Amino acid sequence: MQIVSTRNLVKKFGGLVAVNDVTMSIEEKEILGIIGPNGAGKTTFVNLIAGMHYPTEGEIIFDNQNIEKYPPHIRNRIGLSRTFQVVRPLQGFTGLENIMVGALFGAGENLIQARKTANEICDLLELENRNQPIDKLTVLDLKKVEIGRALASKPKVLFLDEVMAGLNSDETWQMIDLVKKLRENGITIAIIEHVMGVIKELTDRVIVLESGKIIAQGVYQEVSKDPKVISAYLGEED
Ligand SMILES: Nc1ncnc2c1ncn2[C@@H]1O[C@H](COP(=O)(O)OP(=O)(O)OP(=O)(O)O)[C@@H](O)[C@H]1O
Repeated sequence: MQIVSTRNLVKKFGGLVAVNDVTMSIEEKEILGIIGPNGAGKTTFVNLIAGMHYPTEGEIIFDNQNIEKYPPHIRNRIGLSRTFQVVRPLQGFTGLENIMVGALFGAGENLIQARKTANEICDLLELENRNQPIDKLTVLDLKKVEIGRALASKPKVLFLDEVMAGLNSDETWQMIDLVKKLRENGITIAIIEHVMGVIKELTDRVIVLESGKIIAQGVYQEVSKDPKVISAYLGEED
């Protein structure tokens, strides 16, 4: 069953069409990969669904309702959550307290409930150092805090924007296992990721964006052989 879909979604920044007529859907409890070369429109697409940007044209449907005009906090309340590429935790607070902020403001919980929720999330994420201040945490722990903050609003769909960036190989595997665990907990996941090994390991299906358009979609093994996809990546300079 589809949980999120878009119809003819367009986002223009002045003359630049960052997302160009994207019609797609996300199935309940799948792990969907969103891939494409730099500047393809992946983050903008996620921003449109999570509400950081409003579309220039088109529709976004979540749980059978049109949400394209809803502000981000409402989309968050009804079950859409995301992590950010650049993690900006609240300094001076612990990992646990950062996650509590998500429960207080995302889910509208009181302090006692928020602490309980944050502890449960830390257990799920195996965040041992939850009571350490943010500046004492490793990159992996900071990523867990970012995911934890997004989970605190109890999302049905979680968008992960390059959560593997900056992790070494061991940590990447830990993160892959963690994302699988989230899905086992009933959360639908859409992940933007540059590391193809991660996409191959993790996703049920991928969509490939180039210059704002979907150029291919399907299982990774097929999509990765598509000449359009290979050529889009070969065109990259880095
Ligand atoms: N707020 C904005 N104002 C103007 N242009 C923007 C804005 N956000 C993104 N863009 C442009 O839209 C295009 C798509 O950017 P976007 O960040 O969505 O791509 P991406 O696929 O996520 O790239 P990357 O993989 O490098 O993160 C780029 O040309 C970018 O410069």
